[in-house]
Amino acid sequence: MMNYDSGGTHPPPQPPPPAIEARGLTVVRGDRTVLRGLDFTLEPGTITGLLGPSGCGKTTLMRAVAGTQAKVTGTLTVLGHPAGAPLLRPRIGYVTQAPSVYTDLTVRQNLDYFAAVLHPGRAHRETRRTAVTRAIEDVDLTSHADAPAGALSGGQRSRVSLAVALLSTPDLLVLDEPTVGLDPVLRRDLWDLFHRLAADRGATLLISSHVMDEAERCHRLLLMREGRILAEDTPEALRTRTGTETVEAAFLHLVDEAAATQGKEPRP
Ligand SMILES: Nc1ncnc2c1ncn2[C@@H]1O[C@H](COP(=O)(O)OP(=O)(O)OP(=O)(O)O)[C@@H](O)[C@H]1O
Repeated sequence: MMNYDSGGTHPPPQPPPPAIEARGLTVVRGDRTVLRGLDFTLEPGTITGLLGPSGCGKTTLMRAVAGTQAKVTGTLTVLGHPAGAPLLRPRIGYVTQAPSVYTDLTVRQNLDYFAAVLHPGRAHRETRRTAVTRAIEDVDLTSHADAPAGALSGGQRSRVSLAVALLSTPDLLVLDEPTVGLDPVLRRDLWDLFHRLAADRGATLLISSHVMDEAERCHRLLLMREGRILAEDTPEALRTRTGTETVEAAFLHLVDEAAATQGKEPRP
């Protein structure tokens, strides 16, 4: 038997397991196969952008990772466990496109409510207070903390949803188009927050977007089309590989290339 302690040596540290690992991931919705045998890996502490045209399957993929999607086949491992495992619930923050907040409660009351679900009991009162204050600060809503959520703009309401997701300090954040409807300053501030969450808290983020210029802010990109992954790489590698200046041009190049491979004519 090998004795790792002899000579004072220790086994080399194991690299952390992937945050998400998908092999042959397939999802059927209604009578359509909307995800078709996806293979990809997300490393912990990274930001991955999920890009592709409307209807290509981004939300379906996020629902599968969050464990809310039926008819998922293949292998999908999230933080070392099968997607949907109950113990993953407090470790994943999933923010859908439709903000889920109580419009008759203030921002702080919304967060107090969700914090009470996460950390119930008088003993956790201080933990709740700290978590709520930090989450409100994270999304830059301190000046609106006592405003009813119903009186906020759409973008502000989505930030309340994001704050709810941050309450449990999740290891994985799955964000479906979090910057829709936000002005450029807020978009920049949110992207700064995403990078702080990855760098300082080691969180892994999977973020969908239609906005190709946001792709440049991601460590890696998953480009999707018609339920398949067209490419998975860093923004820079995608631009270099396709000889293009922007991720948008790289995406269009890859679409044309795929069409040509399938024997279809690329767009003029
Ligand atoms: N409830 C449903 N039943 C059957 N098919 C559905 C259902 N929801 C979505 N689909 C189909 O699944 C496919 C993928 O949808 P999905 O919402 O994942 O796309 P998306 O890339 O997130 O689109 P968008 O960018 O517009 O949000 C679409 O073709 C859609 O028509």
